[in-house]
Order: sequence, then structure tokens, then C-alpha cells
Amino acid sequence: MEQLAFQDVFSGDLSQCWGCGCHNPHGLQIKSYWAEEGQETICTWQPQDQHTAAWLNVLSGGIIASLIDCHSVSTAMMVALHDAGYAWTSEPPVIYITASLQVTYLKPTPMTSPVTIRARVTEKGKKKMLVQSSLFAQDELCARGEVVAVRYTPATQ
Ligand SMILES: CCCCCCCCCCCCCCCC(=O)SCCNC(=O)CCNC(=O)[C@H](O)C(C)(C)COP(=O)(O)OP(=O)(O)OC[C@H]1O[C@@H](n2cnc3c(N)ncnc32)[C@H](O)[C@@H]1OP(=O)(O)O
Repeated sequence: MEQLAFQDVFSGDLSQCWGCGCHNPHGLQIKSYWAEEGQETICTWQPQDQHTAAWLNVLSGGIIASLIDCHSVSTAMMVALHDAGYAWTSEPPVIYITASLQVTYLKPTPMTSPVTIRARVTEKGKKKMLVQSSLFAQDELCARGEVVAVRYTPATQ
């Protein structure tokens, strides 16, 4: 049986996110999974021709930032739900959003094979998490990411 990705259970607004919403037909539709439950997550994604930077076989830096952003925020939510003992549900009781995103581009990222992002939470606060990630293509480290994800409380709550 195919493993369910974290984003597969999102519904409503969450499923429309351009980077990770499974119901946004124009988006990247990334899929995040545990690599090591509670600790490390993984996302593998195949670039398409339209995701190119100026050079045909180089992935756009903006797309790289979006992949890192969405996988990292999804990681923060997965860790928060895991730590609180919640099951994944279509409307998770804990939502995180991006407060800051930093990407270091180490080398051009080729587009002919899938890219893999591995992420883990390296600092946990009451309302925020620091998520560090590495993006690989063809087994080479091409970019690093650092995201501050903050717990989001809708004004209506
Ligand atoms: C509104 C949209 C709703 C969407 C609902 C659906 C969500 C769907 C999720 C699915 C996965 C999506 C993945 C894509 C993720 C995005 O693309 S989200 C879109 C881009 N991000 C945004 O639009 C966020 C805009 N910014 C904000 O709304 C507010 O600035 C924030 C981030 C909620 C922070 O608000 P705030 O009032 O400053 O929060 P506050 O309680 O004062 O601070 C909490 C903690 O965070 C720290 N902090 C706050 N900002 C920063 C910062 N920039 N750097 C470092 N630390 C910071 C504070 O120092 C504080 O730390 P502690 O004192 O607890 O140690």
C-alpha cells in the first residue's frame, strides 16, 4: 500500500497551498514523510521544464526556496502533532506558518533527476520552531535551508 504523505490529509485552505497543497493543480504538490519518526522528514520531488532558472538544466532558486519552505513548515507541524500525541487529521489542531526563510545555494541544482530535502527541528520554543534542511540532487548537497516556523492562531480562536 502506498504510504500517505502528510499533505495528503489536508483539506480546505491547507490543501490549496501553492507549495504543498494536494488540491492546488498549479502548485508544486510536494509530499513530506517521516524519514525517522519524530526526528527527521524527507521529501522527494521531480522538477519539470517550467521550473528552470536561466539555464535549462538548473532549477530556479525561487522553486528551491518554496520546496524548503513548505517541507520545513510541514515538518514543524508534523513534529508538533507528534510531540502532542495527535493523529494526523484533515484539519490539524496545530498549524505553523513561515516567519522567516533563509536559503544558502551551494551549487546549481540539476533538473534531470529528483531532488530530495531532508529536514529536522533543531530548536523548539513554546510558539516557534527552527527547522534546518538540506537539499540534494544526484547525491550532492546543493542547498541548505533554515526556517523559523511560528504557531498560527486564527483570530477567531
Ligand atoms: C496568515 C496565513 C494563514 C495560513 C493558514 C494556513 C497555513 C497552512 C500551513 C500549511 C503549510 C504551509 C507551508 C507554507 C508556509 C507559508 O508560506 S505561510 C505564508 C508566509 N508567512 C506569512 O504570511 C506569515 C506572516 N507573518 C505573521 O503572520 C506573523 O509575523 C507571525 C509569523 C505569525 C509571527 O507573529 P507574531 O505576532 O510576531 O508572533 P509572536 O507570538 O509575537 O512570536 C512568536 C515567537 O516567534 C518569534 N518570531 C516571530 N517572527 C519571527 C521571525 N521573523 N524570525 C524569528 N523569530 C520570529 C518571536 O520572537 C516569538 O518567539 P518566542 O518569544 O516565543 O521565543
